[in-house]
Amino acid sequence: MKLLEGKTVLVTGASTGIGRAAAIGAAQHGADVVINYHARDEDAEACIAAIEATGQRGLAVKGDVAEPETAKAFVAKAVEAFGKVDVMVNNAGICPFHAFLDMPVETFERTMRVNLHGAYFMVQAAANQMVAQGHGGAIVAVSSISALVGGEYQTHYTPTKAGVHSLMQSTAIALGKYKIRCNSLLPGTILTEINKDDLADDAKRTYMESRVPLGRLGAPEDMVGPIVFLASDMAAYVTGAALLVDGGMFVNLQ
Ligand SMILES: NC(=O)C1=CN([C@@H]2O[C@H](COP(=O)(O)OP(=O)(O)OC[C@H]3O[C@@H](n4cnc5c(N)ncnc54)[C@H](OP(=O)(O)O)[C@@H]3O)[C@@H](O)[C@H]2O)C=CC1
Ligand SMILES: C[C@H](O)[C@@H]1OC(=O)[C@H](O)[C@@H]1O
Repeated sequence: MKLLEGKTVLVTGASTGIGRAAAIGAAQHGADVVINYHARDEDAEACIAAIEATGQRGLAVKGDVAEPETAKAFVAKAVEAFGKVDVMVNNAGICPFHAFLDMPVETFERTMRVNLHGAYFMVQAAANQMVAQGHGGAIVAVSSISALVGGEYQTHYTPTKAGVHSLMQSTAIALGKYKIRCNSLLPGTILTEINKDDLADDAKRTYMESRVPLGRLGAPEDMVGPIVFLASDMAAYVTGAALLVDGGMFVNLQ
């Protein structure tokens, strides 16, 4: 069953990782897909090729989500190409692991701007377009298990993920009157570029795997079903919710 037939889905940070999987998964579910990315031109092109291989239309728009203008341009180009915006998956993010006591100001500020400010501007731009269209919509923000728990080398990052989760709660209220649903996805540890270096340490990777009751770290494809569900009409009465998709890691105290 195709859950996103006839919809236009926008995904930020989709040149690789979770965003790429979500974009291709949305196309497999019948959506035309517009992706944002910042640096990886070839990977973005490959993502569009994979979208088009499903028979759907795809478009890549390059831009830094930390800049407010990027969000407006992204939505405008999506409307120009495919006529409307039905779903925004806010996914772009960075996590440059670093200790707390000597955190460089630039690393802190850049992480805030990309992950939290970027989400705010993207959600706002998509919501304005959806309100103008007048037939509602769905926003899925990729937050994290890190919205709920801490990380020694993630003191700049975990507040952004809590912020994204909180943004979905407040926008669910602000946008409910327009039939726009806002939910967050809270992935556990998913094997992508963002943690490639961190998990290159065998001891750390083995420890992280041991924390997961389902016995393995996640793959980007594990996020597709939950994202597509939240974006689809199957979730018509779901808003302001957070869906933890972590193989059971969060509940594994001992
Ligand atoms: N992997 C994990 O374990 C978890 C990840 N998450 C969240 O999932 C999201 C995706 O992460 P993941 O797939 O793992 O990471 P990846 O590093 O694999 O992908 C990140 C994506 O974001 C894009 N991106 C980064 N900075 C910018 C920017 N300034 N403007 C536009 N796009 C940007 C990258 O594009 P490009 O490279 O082209 O710049 C890339 O497409 C993030 O928000 C992350 O916090 C949440 C929980 C766990
Ligand atoms: C980058 C981390 O490995 C990843 O990101 C998160 O949000 C979780 O904390 C994961 O561990």
